[in-house]
Amino acid sequence: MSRENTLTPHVYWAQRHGEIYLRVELSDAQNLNIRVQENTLCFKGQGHGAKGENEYEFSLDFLKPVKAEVTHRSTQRQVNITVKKRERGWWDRLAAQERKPLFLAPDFDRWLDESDAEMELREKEEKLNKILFESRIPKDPYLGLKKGYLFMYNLVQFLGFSWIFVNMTVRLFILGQDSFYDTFHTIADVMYFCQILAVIEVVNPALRLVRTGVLPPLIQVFGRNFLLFIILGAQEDMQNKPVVFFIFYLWSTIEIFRYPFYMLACIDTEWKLLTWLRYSLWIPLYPLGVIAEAVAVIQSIPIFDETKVLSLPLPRALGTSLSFSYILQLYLAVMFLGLFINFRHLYKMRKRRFRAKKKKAN
Ligand SMILES: CCCCCCCCCCCCC[C@@H](O)CC(=O)SCCNC(=O)CCNC(=O)[C@H](O)C(C)(C)COP(=O)(O)OP(=O)(O)OC[C@H]1O[C@@H](n2cnc3c(N)ncnc32)[C@H](O)[C@@H]1OP(=O)(O)O
Repeated sequence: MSRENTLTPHVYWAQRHGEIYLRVELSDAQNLNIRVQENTLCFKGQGHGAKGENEYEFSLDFLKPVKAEVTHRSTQRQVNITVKKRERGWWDRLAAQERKPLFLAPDFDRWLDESDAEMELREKEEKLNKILFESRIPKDPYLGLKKGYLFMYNLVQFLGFSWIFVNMTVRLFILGQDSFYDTFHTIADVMYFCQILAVIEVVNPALRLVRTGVLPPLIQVFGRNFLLFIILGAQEDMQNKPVVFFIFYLWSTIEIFRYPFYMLACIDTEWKLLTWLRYSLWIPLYPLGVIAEAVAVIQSIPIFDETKVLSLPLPRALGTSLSFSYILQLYLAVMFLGLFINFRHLYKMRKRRFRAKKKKAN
């Protein structure tokens, strides 16, 4: 307790199950002498307190036994003291005497009631367990290499699709509707390059380089490449149709957001707007893309019938050949099945992404 004729600083306190925190209001404290003797904390020190620059002291008999070792840290504004309780538990008050010493007050910055303190303790334990658990999972020695490879792949695709998108947009502004008719001749080489490279997107999940299934990218890559190489590539008459413009424009619109999103993921970075665009733009674009592709397939059916390109030779008894247009009619039905599978997949990915973000925010 404070003795008469000595200056006493203001002292604020709070407790946890295992320790007592004291905050002594003394700035620029020097010559500190802080110890616990016979369950009494004795404090002496010089500094700037309630009565200006002076020597201040106080002593405090604790309600229950504490350990003899005291830790303290002085900052420019105060001295922080931590005393360990001998037995874990919650104290009704700090001082042995029933009447609270005048210089003592609760530290509301650190104050917790018993149940909050238990919650804090549990959270700390959970965090510690998580760190222990994570430290036991062996780190992947090739992680850097994998991320570097994925980053480069996504960068190349981003550059390719950006070129396509910008080129088509500029041509649309300059030539207007005329640009619809020669999209294929100006864009196809780069589109071939990007779509051949996109086969890697089926390989990546198969090698567990990315966290997704093989089927959705397989449907995506097969669907696009079937259209690009067979329906457009094998039939010159299809190449100057305006539908090619819409297909290429829809493909490149999603990709100029999807690949930068992956690039950022490779360097553990996220831009909220980009994430939102990657997981939202497909909602209108995917069905539009499938409709445009279906229009191209339908337009190509009479051309394949007429030119007999890719028709299957049949034994003489069954006729001369089987037109590729039958395969295309079957493919039209499969396309909508593909749309259903990938639409459901993308919906799940969107939900997973935004649910994970909501959890993080809470
Ligand atoms: C067996 C043969 C069947 C043949 C059936 C034929 C049916 C044909 C139907 C064809 C329909 C195609 C229509 C299509 O061409 C139309 C269009 O494209 S229109 C334009 C709009 N399109 C889109 O919006 C689709 C764009 N494409 C995609 O989104 C993907 O290709 C898709 C496979 C559909 C989904 O991607 P994914 O499964 O990978 O989902 P996420 O993006 O959420 O990624 C999951 C996690 O993996 C990480 N990841 C994935 N790829 C990469 C990468 N390259 N680099 C780095 N990381 C990657 C990603 O970050 C996620 O990780 P985390 O969960 O930790 O964040």
